[in-house]
Amino acid sequence: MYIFIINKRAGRGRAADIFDALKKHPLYKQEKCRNYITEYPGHAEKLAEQIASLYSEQISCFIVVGGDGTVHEVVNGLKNFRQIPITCIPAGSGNDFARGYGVHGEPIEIFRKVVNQRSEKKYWSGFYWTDGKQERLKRLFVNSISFGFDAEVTERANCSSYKRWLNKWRIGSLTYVIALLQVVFRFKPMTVEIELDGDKKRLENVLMVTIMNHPFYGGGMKIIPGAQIRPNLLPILVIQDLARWKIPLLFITVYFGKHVRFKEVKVLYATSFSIESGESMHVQADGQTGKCKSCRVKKDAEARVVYGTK
Ligand SMILES: Nc1ncnc2c1ncn2[C@@H]1O[C@H](COP(=O)(O)OP(=O)(O)OP(=O)(O)O)[C@@H](O)[C@H]1O
Repeated sequence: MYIFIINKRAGRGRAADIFDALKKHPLYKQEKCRNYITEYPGHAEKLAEQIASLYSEQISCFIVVGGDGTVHEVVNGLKNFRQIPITCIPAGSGNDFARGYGVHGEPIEIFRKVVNQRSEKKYWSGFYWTDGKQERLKRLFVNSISFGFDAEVTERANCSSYKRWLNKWRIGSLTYVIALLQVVFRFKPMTVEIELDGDKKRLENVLMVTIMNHPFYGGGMKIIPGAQIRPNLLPILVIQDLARWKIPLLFITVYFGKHVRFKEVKVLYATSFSIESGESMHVQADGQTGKCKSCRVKKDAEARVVYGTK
């Protein structure tokens, strides 16, 4: 049985159009499919957990029709059901999950690949838990988690009115660029203490700290070009002591993966990571934003599976 989770709001209605076309296709009618439409933020997570609890043995794949936010919710709903594969028919504004794990093509082609089980890829989620919460309350991220400037930019982009218009014109990736220009002059650099595999460092004048499961971020920027889909190891990007006027310049080079040549940019690797600050930090995980004063991050050692990859 194939479970479709559809966020009709994703991509300013693009997900709804995609699903309406898909469900009329003979392949959809021929296979055993059930579809669930999300009704509010957080609903996809509850749906995924409830459906998996009831039918785990019968489910061949969860298929998200939406963007990265909906994928994030579904994967968290499936936290205790790692054996159930997922995929995404990209219909959001950023779609970094699909880009990062190689899910490409027309919606029906993706579904056909899933049904024929022609291609699959292993992936290893990151785990995070904030502000001293117990580890059992950890959450998963599939793309990235970050602290500071880019999390604030993501929050600004998510709340913006221009996001829907840019999505409508199919240039949703520009949302992040505009939000960046809005945040650049008012951002306050952070002082943080980070710990990598037990090694503590105090860092001042930090712009951002970003951890990736694959290279893609913010609608296709290669923020850690060398980030590989693999277990145990977290690639961590730290930007420190960067003059404000250099920020837009650095972000232009991110599209080509050349920002890592800036002396203010460092890429570190660890199996476990924590960050703490005296002040509240902006945080984003797969585009879902919030604030925290501390956070612990680990990489899963056991694989999950994405279907429909190239
Ligand atoms: N019915 C709904 N009404 C309002 N918000 C919803 C609804 N269903 C889901 N959401 C929320 O919409 C948010 C955005 O969804 P999603 O990320 O899938 O699309 P997007 O923002 O267009 O794409 P991207 O994340 O790729 O930019 C999610 O955080 C989700 O919680």
